[in-house]
Amino acid sequence: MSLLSISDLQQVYRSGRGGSAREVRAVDHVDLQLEAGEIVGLVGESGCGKTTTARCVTGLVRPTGGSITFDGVDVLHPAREEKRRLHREIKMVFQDPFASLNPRMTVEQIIGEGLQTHRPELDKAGRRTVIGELLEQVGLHASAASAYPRSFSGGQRQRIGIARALAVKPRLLVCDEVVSALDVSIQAQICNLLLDSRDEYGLAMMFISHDLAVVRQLCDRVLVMRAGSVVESGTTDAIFGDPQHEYTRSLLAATPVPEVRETAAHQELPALEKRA
Ligand SMILES: Nc1ncnc2c1ncn2[C@@H]1O[C@H](COP(=O)(O)OP(=O)(O)OP(=O)(O)O)[C@@H](O)[C@H]1O
Repeated sequence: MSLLSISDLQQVYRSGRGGSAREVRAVDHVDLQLEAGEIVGLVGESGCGKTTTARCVTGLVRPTGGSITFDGVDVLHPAREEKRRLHREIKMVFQDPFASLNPRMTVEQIIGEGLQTHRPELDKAGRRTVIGELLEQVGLHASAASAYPRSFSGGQRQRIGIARALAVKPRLLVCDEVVSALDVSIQAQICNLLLDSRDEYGLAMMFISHDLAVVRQLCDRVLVMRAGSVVESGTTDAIFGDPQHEYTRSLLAATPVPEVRETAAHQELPALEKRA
């Protein structure tokens, strides 16, 4: 049994009424299986349905059709006791770091909230230690814990969001454009952190990105989406090395991707100046 199984997923958005009613078929019969420890990339031009697919998996959008199971649990109709487990085990890092952090909470409160609920074995000092370590791992200083989101740049908020998601050691992380806005050294550090989490506790990932170089570096498999449908899927090497669909070829041609597949885990990271 796969960790995540998406079958015949459909999402139609309807807006307006009467003669002006409009339908957008955002996700059109999408299938995806994801194993523990596997990283799958979702690529395709803006508006092809990547975010909607991700939001269906995390329960933020109720799809109009299809099914999603996670570790055997029906994600769309979970029993009450399963909701809590899904909430801990599936985490999403959002595209827009400004909207996803509560401006009235300190970073410690933001990251600590999930820890308190889902890792009750930690006391306050234990939570502080975990939060400090996570902040360092995403390239921020541990002292960032006492500051509010407004003190940080967009990229730094993005990293706080990643620290918050990883704090509870989820089994599935859904990343929506999480590294595209970061500068290259921080990007490498975040990729390494994600790969370390995969190696350490089998974290699986759905990785949405326009940055095909990062997708090539990080993902085991890739799904190419167009107008709500998956037009091609395969191993990362097959998609980048021998694309079969014309659309995949045009996507790759529009964004040349370095051929060398340098594993981020083995990349030498430049010395980082931590910023709080
Ligand atoms: N809440 C909504 N109501 C109506 N239409 C929506 C809604 N959310 C998304 N859409 C439409 O659904 C389609 C798919 O959007 P989605 O955000 O899933 O694509 P995407 O591939 O993630 O795009 P991007 O890369 O720009 O984030 C688009 O046509 C979008 O305009």
